[in-house]
Amino acid sequence: MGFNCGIVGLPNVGKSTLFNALTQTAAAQAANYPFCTIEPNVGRVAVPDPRLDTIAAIGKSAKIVPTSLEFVDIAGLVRGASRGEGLGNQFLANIRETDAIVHVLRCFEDDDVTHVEGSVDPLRDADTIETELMLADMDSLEKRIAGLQKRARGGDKEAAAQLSLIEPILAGLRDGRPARASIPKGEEEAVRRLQLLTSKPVLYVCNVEEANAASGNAHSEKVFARAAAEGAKAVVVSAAIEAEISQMAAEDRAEFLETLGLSDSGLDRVIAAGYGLLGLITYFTVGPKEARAWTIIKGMKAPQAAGVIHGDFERGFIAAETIPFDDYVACKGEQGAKEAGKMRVEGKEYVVRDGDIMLFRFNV
Ligand SMILES: Nc1ncnc2c1ncn2[C@@H]1O[C@H](COP(=O)(O)OP(=O)(O)OP(=O)(O)O)[C@@H](O)[C@H]1O
Repeated sequence: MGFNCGIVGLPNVGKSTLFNALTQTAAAQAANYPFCTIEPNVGRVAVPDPRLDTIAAIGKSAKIVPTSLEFVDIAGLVRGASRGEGLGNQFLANIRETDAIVHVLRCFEDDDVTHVEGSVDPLRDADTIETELMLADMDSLEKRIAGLQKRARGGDKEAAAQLSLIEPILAGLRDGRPARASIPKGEEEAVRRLQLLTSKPVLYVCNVEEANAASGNAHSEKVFARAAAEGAKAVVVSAAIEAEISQMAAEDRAEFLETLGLSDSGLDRVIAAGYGLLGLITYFTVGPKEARAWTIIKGMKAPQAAGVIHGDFERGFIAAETIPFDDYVACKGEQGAKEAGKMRVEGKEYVVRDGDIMLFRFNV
């Protein structure tokens, strides 16, 4: 399962700096982990998870394999992109292919770095981008609607159902509301298939100057207030510092972060927030060869979760032996958990939980 987050924003706000920091950290870890830049603008990044190290230590695993998330660096969108300005259509097409949007907002003051709109104002910038995305969505829905209306009048039930889904979203867009604000309960999947840009979940990344990397600044506070009002997420990052950190040896990083008053790297927070945004959770497998993290969508049942490892595991699924992370740690591993009665045998209907340690029984 490949999930990706598209990094969008106005030109010159720090998207590439953030992307490079994310992928360089991954490149620095490449000795241990199979992560890399897939294409110049697509990078796969390890999802940091301290639980995995704990499990590997208890299970005496020779190798640690984290799970990963893809980031796509999408070139700067400008005002008028929905009308094709500045290669607009190409950028919009790139965004369409992503599962979630990481929206980078310039919150740093620096007279040496030009701002396309002439001043630092992240809320205005967020509106500029969102407006382009909404215009593109309106355009795509309007193109579909005439054909659907014709089919619906001819008695086509599916077309009628599509229309009743699309019409309120289009009305919302015309009123200035993104599609994600008008998704009816239970219709998430149907809306996702419409591939609308503004139905994708959003993470705002407030790119602040070095001095405010820990606490943020007045600009980032405004973004946080907007995110809270929208039910979106936001994180503070100084992309410039992250780029510096990404060049450092792992041993030096912790010390450097401490001198900046940061408890963790901003990149880790971006990755974790992106993961959460996509509704993803992690389960683990552990053995002497490797301890490994696997990504699934929240709500997946045991056979589907097994299928992430191999199709045969899903097809031939018999049962899953599962131990919650906390019990695994408290009982000092699989044997202890078994003896304490903490290992359960679950069937096809078991909904896998975040942190479960799984062993699948299957037969093909
Ligand atoms: N937090 C920051 N503080 C100060 N300068 C920064 C910060 N983040 C990025 N910059 C600087 O801002 C400039 C623009 O950054 P970058 O090239 O990453 O932008 P971009 O959004 O990718 O632009 P484009 O869309 O045009 O490719 C660079 O000179 C970069 O070093």
